[in-house]
Amino acid sequence: MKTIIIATKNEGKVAEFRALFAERGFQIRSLNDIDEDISIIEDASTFAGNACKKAETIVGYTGNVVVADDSGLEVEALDGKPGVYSARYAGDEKNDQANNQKLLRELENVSDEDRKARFVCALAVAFPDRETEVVIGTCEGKIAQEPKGDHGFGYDPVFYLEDKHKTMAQLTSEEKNEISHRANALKKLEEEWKEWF
Ligand SMILES: O=c1[nH]c(=O)c2ncn([C@@H]3O[C@H](COP(=O)(O)OP(=O)(O)OP(=O)(O)O)[C@@H](O)[C@H]3O)c2[nH]1
Ligand SMILES: [Mg+2]
Repeated sequence: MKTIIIATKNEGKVAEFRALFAERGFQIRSLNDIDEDISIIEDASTFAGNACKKAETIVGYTGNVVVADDSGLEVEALDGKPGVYSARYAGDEKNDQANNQKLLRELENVSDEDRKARFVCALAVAFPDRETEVVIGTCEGKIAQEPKGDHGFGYDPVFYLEDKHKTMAQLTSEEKNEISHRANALKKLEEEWKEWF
């Protein structure tokens, strides 16, 4: 089985990538399996910029093909925030629950129809010997009035999918992996890189 390195420390992402890549005959390793203390400063202004930075940094350590994900939530009524700051929205100490509470507070007086949001995932693939590729996947939804469900991670409990009448955290991992921004980005990568899959 071919192995791919995923340049992430986020175990929620790792679990999703493990399932998504297993369907395609790959096994994955993440930064949590690598014996180096690597910290990458995510200072780009776009998801794509941060994803490339993560992937290219890790290629330097491993010499393998590396996939990195930079992702987050864009809320229309907040002019696209939290965006690239999604992980650190409520403070530098990453805390999903505090992020969700802050988001619900910011949207306290915003009506249902104005709560449109999208998840965005930039996937960068860096190679030891050719230029980095980037694709973007999205998933459209709305911010719920209160958190519901306990699957997934991050903003999943407050991300409401209108056609499913459920939050992302109320879906099983299989259901999320059919429609998520991460799954959509990976489908694009697969279309553009048939020979690689
Ligand atoms: O509800 C969610 N469902 C998702 O599917 C999802 N994908 C991303 N996010 C949010 O966006 C941040 C990413 O920031 P991010 O790309 O910098 O990742 P991270 O810092 O957690 O790990 P790393 O990959 O950088 O090591 C995460 O922490 C989450 O808050 C999600 N929330
Ligand atoms: Mg990060």
